[in-house]
Amino acid sequence: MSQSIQFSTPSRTPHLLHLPNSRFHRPLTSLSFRQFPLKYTSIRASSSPDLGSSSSSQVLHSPNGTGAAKPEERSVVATAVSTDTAAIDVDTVTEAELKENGFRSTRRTKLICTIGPATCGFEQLEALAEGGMNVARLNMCHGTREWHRDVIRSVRKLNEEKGFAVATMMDTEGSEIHMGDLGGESSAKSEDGEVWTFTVRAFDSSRPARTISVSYDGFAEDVRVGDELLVDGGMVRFEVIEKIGPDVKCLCTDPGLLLPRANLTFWRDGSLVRERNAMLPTISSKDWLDIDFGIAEGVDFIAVSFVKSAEVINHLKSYLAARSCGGDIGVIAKIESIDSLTNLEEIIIASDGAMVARGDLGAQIPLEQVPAAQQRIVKVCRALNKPVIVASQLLESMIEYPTPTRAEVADVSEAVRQRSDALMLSGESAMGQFPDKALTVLRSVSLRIERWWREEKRYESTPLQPIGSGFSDRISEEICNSAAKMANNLGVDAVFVYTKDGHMASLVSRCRPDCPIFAFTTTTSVRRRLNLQWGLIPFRLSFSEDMESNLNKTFSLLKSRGMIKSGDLVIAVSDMLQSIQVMNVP
Ligand SMILES: Nc1ncnc2c1ncn2[C@@H]1O[C@H](COP(=O)(O)OP(=O)(O)OP(=O)(O)O)[C@@H](O)[C@H]1O
Ligand SMILES: CC(=O)C(=O)O
Ligand SMILES: [K+]
Ligand SMILES: [Mg+2]
Repeated sequence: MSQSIQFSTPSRTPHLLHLPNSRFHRPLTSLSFRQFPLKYTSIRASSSPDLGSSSSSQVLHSPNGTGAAKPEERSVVATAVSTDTAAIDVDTVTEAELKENGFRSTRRTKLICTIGPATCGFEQLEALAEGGMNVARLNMCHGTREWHRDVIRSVRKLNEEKGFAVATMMDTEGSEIHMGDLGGESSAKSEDGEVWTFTVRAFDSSRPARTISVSYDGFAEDVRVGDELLVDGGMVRFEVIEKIGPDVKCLCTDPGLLLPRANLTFWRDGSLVRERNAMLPTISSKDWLDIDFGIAEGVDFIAVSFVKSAEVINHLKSYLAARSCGGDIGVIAKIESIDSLTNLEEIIIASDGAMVARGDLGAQIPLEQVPAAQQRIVKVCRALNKPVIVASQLLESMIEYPTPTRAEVADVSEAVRQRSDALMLSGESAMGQFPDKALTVLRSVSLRIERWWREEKRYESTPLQPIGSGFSDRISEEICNSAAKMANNLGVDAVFVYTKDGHMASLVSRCRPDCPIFAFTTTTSVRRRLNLQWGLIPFRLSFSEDMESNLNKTFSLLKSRGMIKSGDLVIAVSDMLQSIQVMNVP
């Protein structure tokens, strides 16, 4: 049995909804709202033979990034295309989770791991993918382009060979002031009362004792005796006691671990000194070269550090569009400066998503203001339908210890409770001793809090504001809002969204329904990008404009893989045909 609601506007190409009742076999040419009567009964599962075993092993790839397929790869692609109708791609981890836990218990919060020396090997990356990593982040502050290239290629190989859909995110260095790389050491300990030299001099060979190089030439001129110098937003603190030419002598007042290329800020009379930072470009010339590298290697997202206004985001988006990767690479604005908080709405409107980069943010605003800023950023992103990532120090103690602190678990829980789209590991996965355990903690805490939400039936009380500008966009929004509401009220097992560019899937995700959202899309790149958004289980599937045949095909493919069963209740929406259908899987 299926019931459907369909919308059609004159501006859209009229579509036929193929219904058994011939009454409806005609295009709708005016705005109409119809509830199809119960007559629209069975959607027959098409008897596509042999979809089971062949489809589960078959993965179709669109080459992502540069270069044509090698001759031996070409034949594989050709075979895949010819049997394309039988193929559906879904992440192997998600497939296992669905089978094990059932629909309701799949994880909705997405997980990002920063890749570093602790996790850059193929097996280490595979372990993270198995552990639920949805996005691999590459911080261009560290490592060479060759190092990052190897990681990106390993992730691609994992996706191709093992059926994962891990997306890659390149995070720019930005031109804020930071320390040098400690001459190869992984860290240096600074003790209370020690005097350290911060200098703009470069070292030829090894780093002199208690000496740190600084990335910014104007450093010695700009600081004053009495200023407070904060490393990594206050993980270590110094007071400037003397200036001698290019060298600045500083007394350690809060001891701690100095990490390579850590961010530096200085404070005077209780305020951040930021005149100089305001003059530094958000995207430096080195960043532009990194961006070119990211385009060539086919990264899925570029996260821009220290965004100050929407202008730089618009600039980068035009740059990407001019290189024909406009829709293929998502631009994420990192909110980690006072300016980015001031211009928050315009920045988020311009971007494809945002990151609450609490590390640097906590160095620019008083720490006690960070939680409220996080809540505000998450809310604004949700209202504007942009995915939001909560990042930094979620499980900081796990860099050294195998279990998190209670406070860290509470912090992760709060980010999940706010229903941010994604949580990000930094040092925990990049250079920590327990990257897999840290990921497991994120995963289990996410699952637990999500379950609590559903059990408590905490439906949203505040309605989501309309965001679309055109009438057709508004209809899509209303369809998705209604589909999500119906899904909750009827207790359906899943919402199915058929979407070419992913927009309709994000609109359903924005409503944070109780059930998982199966997002079917035609390209592997859109599928990977959807991996950043709350509750979306992205599938790659080729589909037509004929919803009945799409549904038949999907039911048949998913049933043969044991991912759904007869009787499951499903709501389907699509961006080709603005409709909502409610049905039991035949
Ligand atoms: N590619 C890498 N190579 C070596 N070390 C890395 C790499 N990526 C991260 N690290 C290490 O992990 C630590 C945490 O990494 P991360 O990239 O998350 O820093 P962050 O301070 O959160 O980011 P940002 O510099 O963008 O503010 C770094 O201080 C560094 O020591
Ligand atoms: C992630 C990052 O850049 C920060 O927290 O500062
Ligand atoms: K960075
Ligand atoms: Mg930062």
